[in-house]
Amino acid sequence: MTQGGGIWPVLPTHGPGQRIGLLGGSFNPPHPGHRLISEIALKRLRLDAVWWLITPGNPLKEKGNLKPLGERIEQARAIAAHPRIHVTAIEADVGMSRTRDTLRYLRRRGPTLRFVWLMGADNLSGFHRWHAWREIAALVPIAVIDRPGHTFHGPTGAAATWLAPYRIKESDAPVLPFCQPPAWVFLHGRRSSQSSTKLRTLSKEGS
Ligand SMILES: Nc1ncnc2c1ncn2[C@@H]1O[C@H](COP(=O)(O)OP(=O)(O)OP(=O)(O)O)[C@@H](O)[C@H]1O
Ligand SMILES: O=C(O)c1ccc[n+]([C@@H]2O[C@H](COP(=O)([O-])O)[C@@H](O)[C@H]2O)c1
Repeated sequence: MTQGGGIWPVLPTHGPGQRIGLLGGSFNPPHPGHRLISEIALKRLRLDAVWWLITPGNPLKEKGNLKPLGERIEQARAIAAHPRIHVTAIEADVGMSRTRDTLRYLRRRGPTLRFVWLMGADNLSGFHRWHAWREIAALVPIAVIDRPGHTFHGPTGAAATWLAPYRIKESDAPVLPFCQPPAWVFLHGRRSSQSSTKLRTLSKEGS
């Protein structure tokens, strides 16, 4: 991908056709669960890289307890510590926080790249509240990664019900980046019970 200058943020550089997982999140704070699901996605979807998109603020979350972006980026770099995980502030750089807008932007900036949206299973049940979620599902394939308490036992919620016909078999996960969206997969595997909420609670108790 050509690198931007001026008002265009510099994106990680990748050759044409490379498969990129996008893990958007608050990372408030980041933790090994983020790294684990990124490693699962890298391996099972045969990705070339995963970009962590550290959000300037989840449009659906109140920002009262959100740590400054710079702090979250720095912590995320320390936790990721992986040659194929790139920590980015692309959304803040371009002034976007809605995933639909970010995806439209990245598709324009990297028209040859094969993006896959990554999310933990907890996000699937609330996906229908995201702005233009059907368009998101039509823009890129989606991989949903198992999380304790959120294992997929059939569609619950408006989005999962709508998405049901587009689910591919887990054994076909390596072809997901090449699938015409809507297309999604649920990935089972090693799970992590880590969460930012838990870490915030612990740090409050410790102070
Ligand atoms: N332990 C985990 N297992 C699976 N997915 C996870 C895990 N932790 C985070 N994720 C996923 O990573 C993405 C970013 O998550 P986020 O930064 O909000 O962390 P979180 O631990 O879910 O935070 P919080 O507890 O504040 O909601 C989301 O798609 C979320 O579902
Ligand atoms: O676009 C939306 O409306 C939207 C609503 C809720 C969450 N998201 C995105 O979902 C990702 C996960 O958010 P979070 O806070 O659960 O880590 C992050 O990239 C958010 O910007 C996006």
